[in-house]
Amino acid sequence: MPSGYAIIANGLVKRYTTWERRGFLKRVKRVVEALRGVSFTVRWGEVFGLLGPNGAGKTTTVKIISTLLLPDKGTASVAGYDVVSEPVRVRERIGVVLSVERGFFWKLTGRENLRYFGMLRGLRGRQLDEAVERAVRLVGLDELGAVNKLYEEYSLGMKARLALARALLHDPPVLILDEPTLGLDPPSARRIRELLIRLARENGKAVLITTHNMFEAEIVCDRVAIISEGRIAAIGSPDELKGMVAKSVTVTVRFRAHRAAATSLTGLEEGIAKALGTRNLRVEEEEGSNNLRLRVLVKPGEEEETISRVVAVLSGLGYSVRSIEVGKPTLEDVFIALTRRGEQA
Ligand SMILES: Nc1ncnc2c1ncn2[C@@H]1O[C@H](COP(=O)(O)OP(=O)(O)OP(=O)(O)O)[C@@H](O)[C@H]1O
Repeated sequence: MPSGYAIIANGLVKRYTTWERRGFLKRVKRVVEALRGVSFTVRWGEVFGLLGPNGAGKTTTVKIISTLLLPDKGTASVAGYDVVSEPVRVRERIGVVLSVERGFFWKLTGRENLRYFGMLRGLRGRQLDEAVERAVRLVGLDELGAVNKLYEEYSLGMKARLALARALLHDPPVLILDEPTLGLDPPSARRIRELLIRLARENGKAVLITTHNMFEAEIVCDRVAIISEGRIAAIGSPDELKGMVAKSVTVTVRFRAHRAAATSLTGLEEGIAKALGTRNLRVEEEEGSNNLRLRVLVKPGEEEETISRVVAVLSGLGYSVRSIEVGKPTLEDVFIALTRRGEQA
C-alpha cells in the first residue's frame, strides 16, 4: 500500500454562477455556494462515503477530486499529487464512475467498448487482453453473458458494471464513484457493493463513493462524511457517528396515508415539528405499503410524552396510527440530526 493518504481535500470552496430569467428580457445573476470549505482524508484500503441530501455538494466534491472541475479555493490531492497542478498524474491513478455515464458506443459490444477505452489508456496487445478480461471478471459481466452483447441491449445493471469495469481497466489505486448503485435492483446493487468492499479490503484500493442512501453508507463504508449545504457536518465510522446520538432514542410511528389528510410530506413534517418543538424528525413513505413513517429523535425519558403528542397531532389531522416503536438510533437518525442543525440555526 502506498504511504500517506490516498485522498486529501483541504478547505474546498466552489461557487457556481448562474443567470436566472426574470420576466421576458431581464436576467439576474445568482451565485450558488456549492462547497463552503470541505476537508476530509481517505486512507488506503478503505471505502469512504460522502453522504448527503440532494444538492449538498457531493458531486461537486468528487468532480474536483477527479480533476473535472477546478476549486475556487482550497486544495486536493490524490496519491500525493495535486489535482490542479498535476492533473495528468492524478488521472493515471484514479478510476472514475459518474452517476450519468456517457461515452460508451451503442453499436459496440461491452468487450469492444472496454478494448477501445483500454487503448485510450495506452494498453496494447496481451496487456490489453488481460486488462479487459480481468475487469470483466471482476465486475461479473462474464457471468451475465453481457460481454458480447451490444451496449444498446444493456440493462441498467449491466451498464453500471461496464462503467465500473472501464474504471478498473488500468488497475488504478484510487476509485471514485458518484452514486454507484443509483437505480439498480437489489441484486445488482449488492454485487457492486461487495466488489467495492473487496477492492478496498483485498487490493488495498482507496474507494470514495457518494450516496444519499444511509443503508448503503452503513454497510459499505468504513468511514462516512456527512455533507450538508456544502459543509462537512461530521466524519467517522458509522458506529462512531451513531455514538454521537447514542444518548438519544428514536420513536417511530407508522400511520396510514390517506389523501384527504394534510397535503405534502414536507407540510406534514413542518406541522409535526412545530407541535413537538424539535426538528430532529422526518416523515417518509414506507416502501411497499400504504403507510407513512415518522421518525423522531428524543432524549431518554421523553418517549412517552413525545408519543402522546405525536398521536394527538396525527389524529387531529385525520391520520390513524398503525404502530409505535422505540429503538436505538440508526445512521439515518444521525443524518437527520446533523443535517437539520443548520436549519435550526
Ligand atoms: N453546473 C452548475 N451550475 C450551477 N449550479 C450548480 C451546478 N452544479 C451544481 N450546482 C448546484 O450546486 C449545489 C451542489 O450540487 P451537487 O451536484 O454537488 O450536489 P449533490 O450533493 O451531488 O446533489 P445530488 O445528490 O442531487 O446529485 C446544488 O445547489 C446545485 O444546484
